[in-house]
Amino acid sequence: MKIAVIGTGYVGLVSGTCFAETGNTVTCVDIDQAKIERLVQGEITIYEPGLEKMFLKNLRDCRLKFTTDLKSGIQGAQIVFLALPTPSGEDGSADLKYVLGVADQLGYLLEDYKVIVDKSTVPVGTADKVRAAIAKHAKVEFDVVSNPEFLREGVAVEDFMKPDRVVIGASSDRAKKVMGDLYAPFVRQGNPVIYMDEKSAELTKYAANSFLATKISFMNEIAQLCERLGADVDMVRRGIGSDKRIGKRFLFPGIGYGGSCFPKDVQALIKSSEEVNYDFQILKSVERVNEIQKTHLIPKIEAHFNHDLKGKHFALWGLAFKPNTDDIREAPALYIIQSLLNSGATISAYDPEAMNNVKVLLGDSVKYSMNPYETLKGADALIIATEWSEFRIPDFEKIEQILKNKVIFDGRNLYSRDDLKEFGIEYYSIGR
Ligand SMILES: NC(=O)C1=CN([C@@H]2O[C@H](COP(=O)(O)OP(=O)(O)OC[C@H]3O[C@@H](n4cnc5c(N)ncnc54)[C@H](O)[C@@H]3O)[C@@H](O)[C@H]2O)C=CC1
Ligand SMILES: O=C(O)[C@H]1O[C@H](OP(=O)(O)OP(=O)(O)OC[C@H]2O[C@@H](n3ccc(=O)[nH]c3=O)[C@H](O)[C@@H]2O)[C@H](O)[C@@H](O)[C@@H]1O
Repeated sequence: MKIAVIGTGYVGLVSGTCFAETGNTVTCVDIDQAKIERLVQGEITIYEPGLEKMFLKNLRDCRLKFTTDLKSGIQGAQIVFLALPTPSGEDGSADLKYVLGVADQLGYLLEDYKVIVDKSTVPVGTADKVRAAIAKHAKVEFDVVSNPEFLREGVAVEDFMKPDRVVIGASSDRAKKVMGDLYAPFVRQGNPVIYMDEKSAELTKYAANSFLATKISFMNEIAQLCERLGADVDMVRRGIGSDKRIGKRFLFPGIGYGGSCFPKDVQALIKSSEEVNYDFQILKSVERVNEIQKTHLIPKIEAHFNHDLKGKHFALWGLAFKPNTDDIREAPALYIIQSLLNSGATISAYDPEAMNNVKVLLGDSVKYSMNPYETLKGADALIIATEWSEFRIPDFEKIEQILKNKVIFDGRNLYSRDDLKEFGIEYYSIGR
């Protein structure tokens, strides 16, 4: 099939590459000229395990193309995916200007029947708005489908190639058939393609992200309780996770959920609810709990240093909002950095992939190190904000030798308290 993907960010580039991998010819379109130039030259623009190899192979085989020109990009395509940003607007609702802007242009450009697919996360009713925007100028038939994306950054290729399910919100049989054919290779293991109406598909995406965010905030509150009652959240997590109705996954307490989606999608669903006069109480609490959790390590650090952080120097391991990505959008590490800098402390940070992005954002207000141990020189404490694998079994002797003060504040519960006691390192973690 011939496919166009409009918006070549995390979702657009991963979807485009994976669709090319199954034999389709894909043109990815973006307004960012520099990004498209890099991609045309074979330079990958995001860090995502497994993506570069697949991208280079499909680029070489001419199944994957890139352009900034929307008109030529959609030429001959049967399906046009919209993988455009839907950031939070000023009032927290999803800003549809990118999606509707492109829909408007498509109205002028369509020359033959196409299926236009909302891949972006969009509020209920957006498919109707996209349809109306295109219809204003379109002279040919077209269908609009909602096909939300559930991939996770860091495992995006794996999630896309083997999705737990594919949700297709469509009212036209013609569009359903086209979408079913496209996704057939991705659901060979028997995972379902679930067809539904467009509105249900749109809400499914928000419900999924909001439910997962709720699980995290719930566990973060259990962790708060554990700290006050002397229980161990790791034990409680294992104890409840073995119940199949609860499940083992997504029960890890920490320093709050971050990333480009949970925070904005929780906010957008609260806002959508308000618009239909519904007060989504659980979600409001989920958001409040997360706000507190993002800087949960700070009071522990302050108490340890007698509430005087001025002149203190901290080593920080991990900047990305989670491991295996260079994405720092809403990363808890950024909130920790801001709070420490405000208190007059200084920071040396290390992250395997995300340092360049932080440099662009924060410049020289933080010192960047080439390896984790370099951050420790002269540091009053080590703080861990992201659970990269390489931090899981570090050389504790080396840490103990280099750190000025032998103390670790761990926002991801990576280590055993007993092990650290043996090395003479004081250890603070979450809910233990
Ligand atoms: N990042 C993720 O893991 C996931 C994101 N989503 C949703 O997918 C959507 C896209 O998210 P990301 O890929 O993360 O965003 P992104 O910001 O990484 O990429 C969006 C791209 O669209 C481009 N763009 C903006 N206006 C354009 C226009 N008029 N024409 C062509 N290109 C244009 C931007 O230059 C950028 O490259 C959002 O709605 C998000 O909520 C859904 C599932 C997972
Ligand atoms: O809509 C989206 O963009 C995507 O949002 C999330 O994916 P992602 O943000 O890439 O990452 P997650 O693995 O879900 O982690 C999100 C945040 O929750 C935190 N988290 C996750 C799991 C957990 O047990 N505890 C926890 O604190 C992570 O550290 C991270 O900050 C969803 O998992 C994807 O299904 C969805 O497609």
